Amino acid sequence: MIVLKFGGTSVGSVESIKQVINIIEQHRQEDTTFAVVLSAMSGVTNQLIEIGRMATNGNPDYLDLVRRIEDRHFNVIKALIPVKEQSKVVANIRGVINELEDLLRGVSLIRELTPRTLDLIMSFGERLSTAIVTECIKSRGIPAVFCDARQLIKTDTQFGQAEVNYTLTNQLIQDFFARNTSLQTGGIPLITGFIGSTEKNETTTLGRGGSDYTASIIGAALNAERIDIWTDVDGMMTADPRKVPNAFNIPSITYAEAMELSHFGAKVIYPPSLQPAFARNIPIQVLNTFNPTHTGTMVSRTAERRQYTITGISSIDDIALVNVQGSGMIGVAGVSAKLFGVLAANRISVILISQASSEHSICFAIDPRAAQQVKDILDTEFSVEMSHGHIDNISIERDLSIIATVGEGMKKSSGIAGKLFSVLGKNGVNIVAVAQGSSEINISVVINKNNLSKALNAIHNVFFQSEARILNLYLVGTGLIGSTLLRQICAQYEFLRSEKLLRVCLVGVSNTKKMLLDPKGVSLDDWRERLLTEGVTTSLPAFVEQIKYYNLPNSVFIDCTSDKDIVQFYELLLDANISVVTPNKVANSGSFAEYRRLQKTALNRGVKFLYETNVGAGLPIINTLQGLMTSGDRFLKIEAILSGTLSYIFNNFRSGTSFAAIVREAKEKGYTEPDPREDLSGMDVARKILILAREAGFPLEPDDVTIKNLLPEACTAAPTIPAFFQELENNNDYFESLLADAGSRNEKLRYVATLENEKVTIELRSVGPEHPFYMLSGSDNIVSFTTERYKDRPLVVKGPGAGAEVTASGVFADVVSIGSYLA
Ligand SMILES: NC(=O)c1ccc[n+]([C@@H]2O[C@H](COP(=O)([O-])OP(=O)(O)OC[C@H]3O[C@@H](n4cnc5c(N)ncnc54)[C@H](O)[C@@H]3O)[C@@H](O)[C@H]2O)c1
Ligand SMILES: N[C@@H](CCO)C(=O)O
Ligand code: NA
Repeated sequence: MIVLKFGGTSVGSVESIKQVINIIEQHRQEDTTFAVVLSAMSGVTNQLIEIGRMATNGNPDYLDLVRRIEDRHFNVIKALIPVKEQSKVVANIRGVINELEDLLRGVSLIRELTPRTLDLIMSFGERLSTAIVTECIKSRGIPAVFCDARQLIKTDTQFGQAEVNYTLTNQLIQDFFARNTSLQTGGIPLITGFIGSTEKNETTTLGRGGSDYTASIIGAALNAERIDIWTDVDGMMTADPRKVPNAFNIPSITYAEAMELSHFGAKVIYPPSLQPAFARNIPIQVLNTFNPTHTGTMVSRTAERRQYTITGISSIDDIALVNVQGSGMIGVAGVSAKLFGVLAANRISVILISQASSEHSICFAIDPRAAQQVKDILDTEFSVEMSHGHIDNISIERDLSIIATVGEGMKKSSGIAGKLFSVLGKNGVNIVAVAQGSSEINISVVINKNNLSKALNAIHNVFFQSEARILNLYLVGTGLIGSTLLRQICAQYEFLRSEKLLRVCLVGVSNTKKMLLDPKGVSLDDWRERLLTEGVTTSLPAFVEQIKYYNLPNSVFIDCTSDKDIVQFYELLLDANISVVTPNKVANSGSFAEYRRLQKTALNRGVKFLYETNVGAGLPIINTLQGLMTSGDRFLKIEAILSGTLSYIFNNFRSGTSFAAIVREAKEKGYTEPDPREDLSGMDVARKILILAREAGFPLEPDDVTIKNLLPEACTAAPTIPAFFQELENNNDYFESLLADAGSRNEKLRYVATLENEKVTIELRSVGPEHPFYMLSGSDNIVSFTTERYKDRPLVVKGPGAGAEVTASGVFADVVSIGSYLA
């Protein structure tokens, strides 16, 4: 025997009732015996409560609502029962509605709605829906038997939430099923959910989860093989899909897990109402009436082998936390008894409790609507302790949420709390309180409400491993480096997803004219088109505000500009737990205090600030230096060629060619700064050596860097880029003379930056064939680190140090390393 229960949406419309009938017909063909339990049509129970309230207030409009309910039921009859059989059914249903109207007339006269009367009013929902579906089935030639559960389920007189008398109920159900002749001859019982009656035959209702409860009671009494709960979703999911778009179906779950998850709002089923079935070890299959081939979720004593350590995540979105603390609580027995005793006496439900072993404080979570009441009660109850200073003021914190991670797989498995706390930490979600029961199948954390969605998604992402972790990107600057970066990421998208388990999502993109933000992601191959057509006028403050507003997990901000104003936002972003990656050197080459502040902020927030491409583009220079520093090496000297542009120029400038033309070539090849004067003036190199010095532990300021100017005065003074190029042309002889001078000694021109004895110098030198900097080509950079450990022979990094592809790939590597860190 199987019990099938159909919820309100399953019997909510003509179309859905057709589905229900199909499912019932299929079961008939399968030759198993079964009983059916039905809810009221969706929304009807609430309407009946409203009708009751209106009648009590003497509001005659209740009759309109009754008509609406009546019409809805009549429509089903018209649609699903052959015309010649309709009048009999309509008359029958009208009879039931008349009974309801008589009752309501009484209520509106007496102007009083007792819980007992309300239960009777509510019972009409199930009585109507079940009567009609029974008739629909009968009209198809299938024997069906309408069963009013008030004759089967006997309860006490707690109207609204009646307690079942199981001894009596089980007997009645068993007798009914054994003796009813129609059932004996293959009739299908259709039973009203939600309702029962007292020994005096007064109608009662079973409270929350009502029809599930009915199915469970019937199933338990008949020792059913299974109970199928037909609803409107594909079973239980790993999280609420409205909050976590990546949530997916849980194929199998234990009773205990289902209890834990549902307590926290996964409302597909209400497990306490399934207790009678659980007690008899009857499995419960949750299925979707509207997608009947989906296998849904099986709830049973033991779950199948699992792929994941946790089973699901759920939350209570709004709670308040009450904190009771004081020195008078330490080692004093009975404080918590008194505390929770008084809460119980006032019918305050406590959602979560946490007490540290110091016994100095107890905090507990409650419905925020009860917060003020709780404070008043406790202030009164503990007034003596408070006046003696044994207990401090009772404080209430609001706007909090609870997240519960649930799963039998967490039992005796270490590292789960660590993983949970770490992912929250990396995303800047502060944990206000924690609780874990010794059953070890639920770890609950209390967090600020505004972080709820971010936290749920981040936790889901990290625990359901086979799914790629999302990395949310915001890019500012779509020039050479920015656009090359997006092209590279686009080309590697699938690789990142399958091999690195990273799913890159470009959430925001901006150039100087337009910006576009879309939390669903901007496709990496048509961002340019969308930015053009959907973008709004760029405003950096608005862009940053929006990033903070989205509050998405695993977020990275990428600055691919050379803008000076943008860096003021870095601290704000890091502070909001958003990692920053940039090839822009401005932030790290300003004041030392600013440099330190950014490092500290990132450290404190547990996010990353990465800028490998600040020096030598994609060459591993900063990472190498940081590695040496971390392992305790000390820097004695750094000598380097740090300008790809100048390297290219001196590697290609020949006597008789135009110096300006070579500079133009460097610009066209993408080596120069957006403004090439930065390269030629030595400014770009100054920034880089300053950054290296700082990374090597020397707290230098920009003024500490001495640049021996390479350019004639007229070039330096040129007010615009075209004027600058003109001056380069005008001064060609000067550059020729530098070249000739070096050539006369068989040497080459090199623009060398040196850090030694805490001093930085930058100068144009000429070096001979014996010098390690002699053999360079193209845009090569070379950095030579002399340290305590690399003293006799320096550690050298050499290779192309400018250009779109190598720079973008360096930025890309930084972004991916953040992805791996966050994941
Ligand atoms: N080109 C290289 O080889 C190389 C190597 C290492 C580092 N870098 C650094 O990379 C950065 C980008 O260089 P690039 O070669 O791509 O320059 P680029 O001029 O091609 O691109 C920069 C883009 O940023 C935009 N921009 C500037 N301010 C902006 C703002 N406030 N909001 C939005 N967009 C803004 C500009 O309009 C431009 O499109 C620079 O900081 C540069 O120093 C470049
Ligand atoms: N303009 C820079 C790019 C690398 O930072 C150079 O020429 O080295
Ligand atoms: Na680098």
